Amino acid sequence: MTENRTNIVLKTENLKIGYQKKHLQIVIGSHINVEVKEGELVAVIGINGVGKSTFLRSISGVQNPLEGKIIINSQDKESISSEKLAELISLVLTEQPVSRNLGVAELVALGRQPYTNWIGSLSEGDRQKVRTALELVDIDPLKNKKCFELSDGQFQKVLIARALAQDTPIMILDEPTSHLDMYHKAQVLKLLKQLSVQTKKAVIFATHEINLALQLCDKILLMKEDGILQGTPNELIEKRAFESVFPADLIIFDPETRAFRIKT
Ligand SMILES: Nc1ncnc2c1ncn2[C@@H]1O[C@H](COP(=O)(O)OP(=O)(O)OP(=O)(O)O)[C@@H](O)[C@H]1O
Repeated sequence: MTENRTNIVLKTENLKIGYQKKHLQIVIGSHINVEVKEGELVAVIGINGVGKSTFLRSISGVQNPLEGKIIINSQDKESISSEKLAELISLVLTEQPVSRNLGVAELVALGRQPYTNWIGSLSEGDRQKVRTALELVDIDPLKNKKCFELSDGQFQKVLIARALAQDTPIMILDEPTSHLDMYHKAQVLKLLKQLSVQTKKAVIFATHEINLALQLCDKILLMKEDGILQGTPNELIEKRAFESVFPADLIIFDPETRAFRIKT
């Protein structure tokens, strides 16, 4: 029991997320109570516009929640400085403007920013973390290329390596496989699985690849308009949680194959 409690790295308590427009609150989700443990690979899934990015931005500190608490490593996020937060959570946003003129190793080294001195010079320890990140993601041969020379799949791996170089117990990624073909989607998600196992980091990512997420993830956070369901893929399948994700006229969930398919 104690063991279970101590390895919870992220927890939300009655979290309400959304947007504050002057006096108007636009609530995207409320009463969100989720837990993520170290080494867990967690997919956040749900239809377009349900609030996956809003949720990830809220737990990573990019935007403030409307109400409730976020507990990171047993500490209320409110009491964690932004410098310290950068040592706890790394974030990969696919649509983030990143200069593609940077070299691969240079971009990955930016992950060390929270730890470097004010002129940003890297210590031997920092350089080692960068080398390890390049190796873990298997992009060492690309390290001397410019980012504009890379394919989307390769660039996605560079962004993941940058987050790994940041060396945080929690990694958050928003749609890390968008724009990738089926093979490279599977490759990136398998990489995330491998990283969560090897590095014991909690890896939380939003995705539309539900079939792949069901095969690989330890936990699924299924966002629906009336709340978030969480559980292992098996638990959610048993609860028939996936059967109402999409309107049933076109796509149905087949519990036998544990996958969605087009209704014929
Ligand atoms: N800055 C904003 N101000 C007000 N509403 C916003 C803002 N950004 C997003 N929204 C709204 O919040 C809702 C959730 O958006 P969000 O991007 O979190 O959904 P999502 O599940 O990530 O969608 P998708 O799968 O399409 O990426 C949407 O209705 C969106 O229009």
